[in-house]
Parts: sequence; structure tokens; C-alpha cells
Amino acid sequence: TGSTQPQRMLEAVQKNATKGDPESVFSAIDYYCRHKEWAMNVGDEKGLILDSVLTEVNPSIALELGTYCGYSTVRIARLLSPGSKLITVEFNPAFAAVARQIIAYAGVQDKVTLVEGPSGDLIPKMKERFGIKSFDFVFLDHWKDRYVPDTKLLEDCGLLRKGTVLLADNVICPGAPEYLKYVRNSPRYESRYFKSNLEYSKVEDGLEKSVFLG
Ligand SMILES: O=C(NC/C=C/[C@H]1O[C@@H](n2cnc3cncnc32)[C@H](O)[C@@H]1O)c1cc([N+](=O)[O-])cc(O)c1O
Ligand SMILES: [Mg+2]
Repeated sequence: TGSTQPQRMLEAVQKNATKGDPESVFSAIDYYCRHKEWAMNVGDEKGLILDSVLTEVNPSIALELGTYCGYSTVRIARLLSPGSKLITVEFNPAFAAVARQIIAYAGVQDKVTLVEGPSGDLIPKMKERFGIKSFDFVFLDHWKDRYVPDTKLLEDCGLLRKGTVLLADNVICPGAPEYLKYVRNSPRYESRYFKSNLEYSKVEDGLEKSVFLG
């Protein structure tokens, strides 16, 4: 009965997932989106790449740009070590409201700070508001034309350090050509493309992992 797609995803979680079990939460979303209604979650295939990069980086402080319904928020938070934090940024209040409920249902709310507002305004406030020195890991999955300006903003605000890992979704589909040019041509990044498929589809997509060299 949920009137919006995010609300129908939340319903699928409440109906099919186990409270406090993050894996069952994103699996319920994957099932719903694969069989009932496509949605722009990073999904199960690219999710495995996200999981492996996260496990390698093991970030103490991570940033996600574009929460949407919280699918990748839950995927990331479940892999964080005790005491580690994920800050996720979302400007659509309706999406944020659903994400908060999905994050809470998964039981990862203590690791996650969901901040409502535009990334362009919030990034410059990260240090003062959250006492962040720099991020260990950044997942970019918001509007694709925001990837470059927000990466430059993170650099300019001193929020990246030698070794910070940026992982960007959708660099092929819908595509982030300017971003690929930026990180692949800049001497300040070591970039690598992880080929995969667009969520719940056979179309090619992939994740670009870029290490900031300082
Ligand atoms: O368009 C896509 N993603 C855009 C994601 C957008 C999400 O991030 C928020 N946002 C945007 N700028 C923001 C700035 N600040 C805060 N939140 C922001 C939007 O409110 C939305 O919740 C997309 C599209 C496809 N696709 O196949 O078409 C597949 C994907 O995996 C995708 O991620
Ligand atoms: Mg995406």
C-alpha cells in the first residue's frame, strides 16, 4: 500500500527481513527490486565489490553522498569495526525519512549519522559539526554531476588525507565521464575501475576506486 517507491521498499523490509539483521534487510531490498520494482540501490553485484573495498580499507570514519533509502548505508555500516562511524548525506526529506527507518530496522543506527541537506553545503561544515579531521573512505552515489565538484570540495576542505579511498558508483551507467577524467588524469589520485553490472540488470556499470595521494 506504500504510496511511494521508497515506502514500498520499507514495507518489503518490514515484511521480509529480520529486525537487527543487516544482511536480511539489504537482501529483502534486493529481492524486491529484482522481482517487483527496480530502484537505484548499488545492488547485490556491485555491493560485493563495495564490501570487499570496505573490508580492505576498514575505515574509522566514512562518508556516503546520497543515502536514498539507506541500502548502501546498511551495507557499509554492517562492516564497520566497533567505534567506527558512517556519515551519510541526503537532501530529500522523504528519502531520508525512509532511510532512517531502514537503518534502524537493520540495527546499525548507532554507527550511522544521517545528515539532511545538500552535500555542497554540508561538506564545508563536516569538521566543525562532527569534529572530523579527515575521511578514510568516501562512497559517491548521488547526482552524477556532483561527483567532481564535491570531490574538489572535499580536497579544498582538507577532508581527504594520504590514502583516503573514494569509491564512486555508476561511472559507466548512467555515467560520470567528467569524474572519470578528473580522477584518472589527476596526479593526486591512483584510480582503478571495477567492472560490474548496473543493479538488477545486465547492462554494464562499474565502480571507480580512487586513492588520494595527498
Ligand atoms: O541517478 C542516480 N543516482 C542519483 C542518486 C540520488 C540520491 O542522492 C540524493 N542526492 C543527490 N544529490 C545530492 C546532494 N546532496 C545530498 N543528497 C543528494 C538524492 O536525493 C537521491 O536520494 C542513479 C541512477 C541509476 N540509473 O540506472 O539510472 C543507477 C544508480 O545506481 C544511480 O545511483
Ligand atoms: Mg548508484
